[in-house]
Amino acid sequence: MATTEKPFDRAALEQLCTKRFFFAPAFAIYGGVAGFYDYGPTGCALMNNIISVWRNHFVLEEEMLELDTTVMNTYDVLKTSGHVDKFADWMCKDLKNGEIFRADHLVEAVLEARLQGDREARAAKEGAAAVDAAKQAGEAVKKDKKKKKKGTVVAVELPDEERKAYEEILAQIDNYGGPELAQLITKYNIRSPESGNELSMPQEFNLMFESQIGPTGQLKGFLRPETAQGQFLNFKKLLEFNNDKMPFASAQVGRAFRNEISPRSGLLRVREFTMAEIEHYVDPNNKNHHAFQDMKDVVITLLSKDVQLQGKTQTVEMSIGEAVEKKIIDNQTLGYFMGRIYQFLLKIGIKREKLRFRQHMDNEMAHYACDCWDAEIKTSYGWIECVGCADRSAYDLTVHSVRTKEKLVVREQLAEPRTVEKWQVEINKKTFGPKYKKNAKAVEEAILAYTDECFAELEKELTSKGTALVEADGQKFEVTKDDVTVKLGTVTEHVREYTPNVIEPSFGIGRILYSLLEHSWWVREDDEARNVLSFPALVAPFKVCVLPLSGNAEFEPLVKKFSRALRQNGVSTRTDDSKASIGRRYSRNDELGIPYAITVDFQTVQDNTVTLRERDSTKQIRDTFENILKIIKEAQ
Ligand SMILES: Nc1ncnc2c1ncn2[C@@H]1O[C@H](COP(=O)(O)OP(=O)(O)OP(=O)(O)O)[C@@H](O)[C@H]1O
Repeated sequence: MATTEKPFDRAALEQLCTKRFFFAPAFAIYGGVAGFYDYGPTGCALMNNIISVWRNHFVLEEEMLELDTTVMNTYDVLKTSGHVDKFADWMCKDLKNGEIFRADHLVEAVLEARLQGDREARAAKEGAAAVDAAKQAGEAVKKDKKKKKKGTVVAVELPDEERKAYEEILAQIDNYGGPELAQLITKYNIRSPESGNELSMPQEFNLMFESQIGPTGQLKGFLRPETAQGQFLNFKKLLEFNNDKMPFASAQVGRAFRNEISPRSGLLRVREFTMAEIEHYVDPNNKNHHAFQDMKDVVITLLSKDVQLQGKTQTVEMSIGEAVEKKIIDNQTLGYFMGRIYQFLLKIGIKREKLRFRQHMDNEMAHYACDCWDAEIKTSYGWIECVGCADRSAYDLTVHSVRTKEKLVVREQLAEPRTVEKWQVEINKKTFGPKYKKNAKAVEEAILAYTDECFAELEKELTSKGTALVEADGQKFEVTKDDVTVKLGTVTEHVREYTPNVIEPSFGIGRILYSLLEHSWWVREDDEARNVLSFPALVAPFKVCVLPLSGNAEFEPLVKKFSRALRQNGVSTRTDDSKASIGRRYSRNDELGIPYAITVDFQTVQDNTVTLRERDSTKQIRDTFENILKIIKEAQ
């Protein structure tokens, strides 16, 4: 057995995925629409197994409260959460042929292609120098018959400064918003890659799919872009269900929808996908985790924001304990979940050396987050974010509470009453209404939702300048000290009331599944090249294939009996009684990633023994069916 070390052949893997019906473009017979895929029986079984491991690993082992909330969300909910105003990406347009690009992806692709062109030009120059030297030394020189790479890569050497600038930009590409991307497009003369045409400047595009609820058309809704909001809206009931005990977590697996600007990377960027999300509610004054001791020695690979801001991509290997102690990871709970994510991904078969955690830079962070680490997996498309692990602070519960007047807080009885300083705010209704008219309510709500830091800032500005700016409904409003009074006062408390912070690990199951396909795929060089998908048995779409050696009628009842016995023992099976040779059928199993094959032959009819073949090693053993069943169950 020998594995190939050739460059990754994505087209061959895609062909395999289609042939064995892992997934395929949706509406294909109608020509398909970018960003929509259907999963076939194999992909569906693989996805369900990944989700099942996820449920055991998180919901069961961590005692989480699982929910199933609606996919359709109302305008009000998503307006309040900030998605209506801020859940957007930047797009630009080829000014001649109208092709649309996501602006940051376009800048990234063009600069990467230029760097690749630079590498090729320099390699060619070195090659030419070597040829000259060889000619001078009188050696015969072989012609390099390698074809030039097609596409947008042009072998042009870059000045050192430009090369360095590109590398620095790429290291922090996620940090740029529309205006910065516009500057880069102008400064580096970035054009439409295929046509070379000029591009429009980036414009914001909201990613939510809009809909109407009911026949009147008056109630606007959106397909949810994440499963989180449904969990926040149920916080009060969840806390009660948990006997008012903190901390705790809710979890949900379900579909999410994002109208991606230009989905071009298969399953990695789609418009409808399955997410698995956890919302862990924690006391903002104590983000320690009770099981941190078990996690502190786990070593993970980290790429911090400081390194990226220096234009670099060097990672460090560090224990979670050390990273939390040095404040690289903000707190124990965030660290604990990063460790659990890491363990989960390894358990389902993601390769350790192709897994890292990258910290978000400040501009990159979603509108609700205060610290965020992405679990990124290396694939042939580069490093891909597969799990986001964000500290969403108290953002969501606060804004929903302010909007609905429903208290989404934890009340904790204090052993001793205490005197605390609290910001007190008075809105001058007399000036507010006439001044802000239809926006008065939104401006008031925005102020009432302020955190302590924001109140302190507001008070400072009103005292020093007499005015301050308040953001509400995506606009800025000037308020004066006649409109609002903010002061710090003292109150005696018997109960501590606080809005929990939320640590959110958010998994994209499709991205994880595709990465797993890449990490599991290899080619066995026997008499011919044969594909193998080495999934761990835990997630393999089917665990056992039962095969009759030939079409002999005596084998059929035994095949049926063994398959049934396996399934009754919770082992999923597939039967392959096609006419193909046994070798060809084994190869087919390997392509489906089935870890074991049981073969029924003439000896089975005599003594009830079968052969068990293991997919990766192709080793075979013979034993009674009952013993083989035991081995398989233990290996699951
Ligand atoms: N269009 C998509 N297709 C498939 N999976 C997605 C898509 N968008 C997000 N995900 C998955 O959902 C997870 C959580 O979503 P999150 O909002 O953090 O992603 P994101 O930061 O918007 O992703 P990106 O920056 O790649 O667009 C991601 O880690 C990813 O696995």
